[in-house]
Amino acid sequence: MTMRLDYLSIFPAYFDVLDISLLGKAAVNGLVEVHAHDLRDWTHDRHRTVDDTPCGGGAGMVMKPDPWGEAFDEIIGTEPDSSVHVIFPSPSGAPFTQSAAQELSSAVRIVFCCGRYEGIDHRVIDYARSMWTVHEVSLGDYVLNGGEVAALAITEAVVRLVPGFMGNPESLAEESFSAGQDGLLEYPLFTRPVSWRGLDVPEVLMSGHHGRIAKWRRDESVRLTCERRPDLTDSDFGVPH
Ligand SMILES: NC(=O)c1ccno1
Repeated sequence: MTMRLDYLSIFPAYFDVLDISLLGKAAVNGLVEVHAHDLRDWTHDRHRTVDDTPCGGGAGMVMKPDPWGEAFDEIIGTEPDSSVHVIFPSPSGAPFTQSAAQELSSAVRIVFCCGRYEGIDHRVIDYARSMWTVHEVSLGDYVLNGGEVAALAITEAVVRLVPGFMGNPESLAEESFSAGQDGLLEYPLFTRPVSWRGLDVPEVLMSGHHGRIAKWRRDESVRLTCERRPDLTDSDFGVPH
């Protein structure tokens, strides 16, 4: 199954980077198909206008609905289809999580709508909801200049989970937030040399004792999660001794 990814933006060149590295390899291997579109291609005036002043007043400009609607008609179609996932990155969206990435990794089509200015006329989102499966998501509590960088981050989080993408799928099992880690943060990692600038690899990791190594790693994951992400812990994890 090939996952088709579409990006609607007034800066489609942001997505040229998807030809690089693993994502480029995934495209070559037919795992994903990437299409970036310039929203201005669906304007009809000399200035290729995509924005206008906000109704009700206020600072800045709002993206007009017409170009989005015409782009949807051409790129996605005019028939409802819940298998199409339409993502609007936005500071006012729901937190984007690893579980959301996991769910999206089985999608056949994902369309990213990258807003600029103060945002997109809300009727565009309402229309999309009437037609497809819509996700308004945020990467975190901060504001970017547009949705493009968030779309790239979400793309990477999703595509790396597509079956066949990662050379060694087992490496996914022990990452932060993975089910294999009970949703905990990943433990600290070390490699050779054993001693580096007066800093040594923890002895337990060199012991060859798999049980002790597993316990150390679990304890470290619980410790880090309790310290940095108490919101992810619950009474089951407890406080490591
Ligand atoms: N926080 C975000 O995900 C975001 C998307 C666009 N601007 O901010």
